[in-house]
Amino acid sequence: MGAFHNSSSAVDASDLALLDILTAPTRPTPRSLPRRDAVLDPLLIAAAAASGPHVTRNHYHHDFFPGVMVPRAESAWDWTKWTGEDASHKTERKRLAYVSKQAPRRQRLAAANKDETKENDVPCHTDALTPVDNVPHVSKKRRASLVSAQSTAAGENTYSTPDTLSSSKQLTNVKAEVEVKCMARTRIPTPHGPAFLHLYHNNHDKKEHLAIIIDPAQLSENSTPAPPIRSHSLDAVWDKNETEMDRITRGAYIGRLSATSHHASDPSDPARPSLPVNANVIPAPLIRIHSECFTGETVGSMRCDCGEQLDEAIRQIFQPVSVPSPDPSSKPITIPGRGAVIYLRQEGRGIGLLSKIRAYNLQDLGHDTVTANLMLGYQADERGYEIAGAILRDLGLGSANGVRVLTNNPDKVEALKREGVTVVEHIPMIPRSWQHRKQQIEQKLTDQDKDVLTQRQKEEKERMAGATLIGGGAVHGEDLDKYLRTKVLRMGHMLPLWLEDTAPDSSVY
Ligand SMILES: Nc1nc2c(ncn2[C@@H]2O[C@H](COP(=O)(O)OP(=O)(O)OP(=O)(O)O)[C@@H](O)[C@H]2O)c(=O)[nH]1
Repeated sequence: MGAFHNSSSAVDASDLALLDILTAPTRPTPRSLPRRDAVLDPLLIAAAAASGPHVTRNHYHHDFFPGVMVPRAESAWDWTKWTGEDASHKTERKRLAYVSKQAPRRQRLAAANKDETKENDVPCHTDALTPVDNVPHVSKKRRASLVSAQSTAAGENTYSTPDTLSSSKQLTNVKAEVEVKCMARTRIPTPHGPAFLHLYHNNHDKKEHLAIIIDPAQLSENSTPAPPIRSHSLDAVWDKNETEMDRITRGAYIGRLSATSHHASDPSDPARPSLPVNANVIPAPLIRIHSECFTGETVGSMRCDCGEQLDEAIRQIFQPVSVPSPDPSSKPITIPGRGAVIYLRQEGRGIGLLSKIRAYNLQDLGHDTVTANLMLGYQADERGYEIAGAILRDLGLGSANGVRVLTNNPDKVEALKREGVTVVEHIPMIPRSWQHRKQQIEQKLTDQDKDVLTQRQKEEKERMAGATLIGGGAVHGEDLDKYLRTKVLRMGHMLPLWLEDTAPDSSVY
């Protein structure tokens, strides 16, 4: 618009009057608009177009008057009469038309109708990022909660009142029932023992969730002291033309694969355990529902104890279990530990890695993990456990004898129960550094010897302090204490506080 004013000699009164209408904060009602005789008057058309509520400022960024800014186009408006420019140069003038970078509306609507968009679900940009791409994302859920909070304040009946929304399951009822399928399984030797990694697909998100099955007795084809933990969807027949080799390649085999041993599982003749004991005396499988933490598990971050928890869960599930012998006069029988870690790809309590990284910067500014999430427009915890429930069902876990769950998080226990999982016991996960502090205090009370370390502490100290990868030692430090303190004090985690200042001598770890 500046061009019009700079060339006031070429602007007549009607142009200025229309410009006033177009640029006024509230639209004035002109008493008398000077007569305009142009055949195609862009200003008049703009004024008419601007009068509807459907017109937004974005419309002015689009070249919606074809030819207006292109001097040589047919019916082109001769802009030179305003600018005073020499018309002979007009072919050199740079075209200023705005080229829309938006995808067609059909595609944008389809994208908007997709499932809740988390930052790590956002499709890759093929164009250079614009400044807008850097603006922290506000989740739809959060927007919905803001809207409902506003409506409630206005006295309206909304769907999110406690009476009508008692569980996330009601929300998910509008979605299709969660279905999972184990796509492949393989043996993974870990520092704690051999595990079976199962990779799952599902109909709710595009993530590949995992189950780490610990059931080493399955490596033997002959006897399993407890019912084997196997995926029904993996062992199912997928295609009548599937060969034995196909089944084995996707992991539907029994025993241990080797060059000389390969037996595809047969759903019509499932492996039957030859139990040495009454099945009722075998403790329920030990499970953990673990959420992905790239920083804690891969980088070895000491801001959280996620890597350590994953390691500790696998270690604990591997622990052999002692069960009474069928012969009362005999000693108890020891059977291998069994259970599963369901590894959910919901990084950063479901907000995604990008937002978690931003949250860490807010935490460095002095905010705790809950506040940092809220400042970014998220809830303290954005995770769901419907997929975990479906995976457990596929593995036959949590129905008959139930499961024992390794967690401090009361939300997880409740969510599993809502999924129909029978939780017979909840086992807390005390951070290793806190266990050490507790031991130091207790040992100090008994023998006053600060240097006394248990065998396990000695072993862990020999490994690199803070290493959080599987088989690593204890993670510890000021950042970790802040993280854990917030979990206990603000998120209700069922964990006694053993903070640095409660330890008599924190130099040991
Ligand atoms: N938003 C946010 N997420 C974090 C932060 N630190 C770790 N996380 C995430 O927190 C999640 C931890 O989840 P889990 O390992 O399932 O454990 P939990 O929910 O804390 O509960 P427990 O079962 O008691 O361990 C992971 O997804 C981590 O990526 C943080 O500072 N901010």
